[in-house]
Amino acid sequence: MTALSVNLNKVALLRNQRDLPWPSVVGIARIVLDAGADGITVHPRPDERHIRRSDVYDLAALVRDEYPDKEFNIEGYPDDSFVALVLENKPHQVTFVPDDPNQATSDHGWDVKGSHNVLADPIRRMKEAGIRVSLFVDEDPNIPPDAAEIGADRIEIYTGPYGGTFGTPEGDHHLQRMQVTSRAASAAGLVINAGHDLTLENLPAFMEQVPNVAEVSIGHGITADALLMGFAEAVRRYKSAITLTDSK
Ligand SMILES: CC(=O)[C@@H](O)[C@H](O)COP(=O)(O)O
Ligand SMILES: NCC(=O)COP(=O)(O)O
Repeated sequence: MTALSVNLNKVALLRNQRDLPWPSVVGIARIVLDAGADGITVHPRPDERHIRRSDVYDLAALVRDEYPDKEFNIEGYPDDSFVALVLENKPHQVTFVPDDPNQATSDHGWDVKGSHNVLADPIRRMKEAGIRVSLFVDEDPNIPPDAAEIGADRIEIYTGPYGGTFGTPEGDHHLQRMQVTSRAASAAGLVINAGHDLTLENLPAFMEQVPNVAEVSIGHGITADALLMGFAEAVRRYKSAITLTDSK
């Protein structure tokens, strides 16, 4: 069964607009986990535009102390500061993303083979700490063998190109590319995650066409829907969309 990890970045983005503690990132985390989300994801960027380092400690404690059956996933670029933050908080999973500090959002995956000097030591340190490692990658079947070779446990397929072209011939092309990438990852012994710009509208076709997806992490789209229906109902709708169309 494909797990749903709710990304809380956009809750933090709204909170940061004023010197006030609401909306509460921990409070929304409780709501989404109580509603059936399998985990939470955060992406603490260096400029703390949304998720702050303090949020990471608060959410790690929440999952550890109150939701031992749920997962915590921290995303980010593996610089020394990020690696230290992750090791201090010991999430279930870390997802390394090749983002430049000034990027507006994540918009590409790793050139794994060309980033060995950046990735190898952080991956080793995560594994020594018992933290599962996922690498954010583009829809390219040539990448998974490199990810397996460098020691990753999982890849996360960057689904942004698909999300932005859903319902068009280009979107169908991206579905086919993600399908072959997923198959290549399974052949390389990797587990497959996916995320970026997934929505209630484009999730069913993705789930039907892309096999063996263990986890989808969703933030922007589910937060937009939550503004209309509330987070609890949004989580139920996304879980239903995942469950009804989980590829066989
Ligand atoms: C890695 C990825 O695709 C997203 O999880 C990322 O967290 C989005 O970052 P923003 O929320 O800053 O756009
Ligand atoms: N890894 C993807 C993620 O956590 C959320 O991406 P998005 O749904 O905010 O685009």
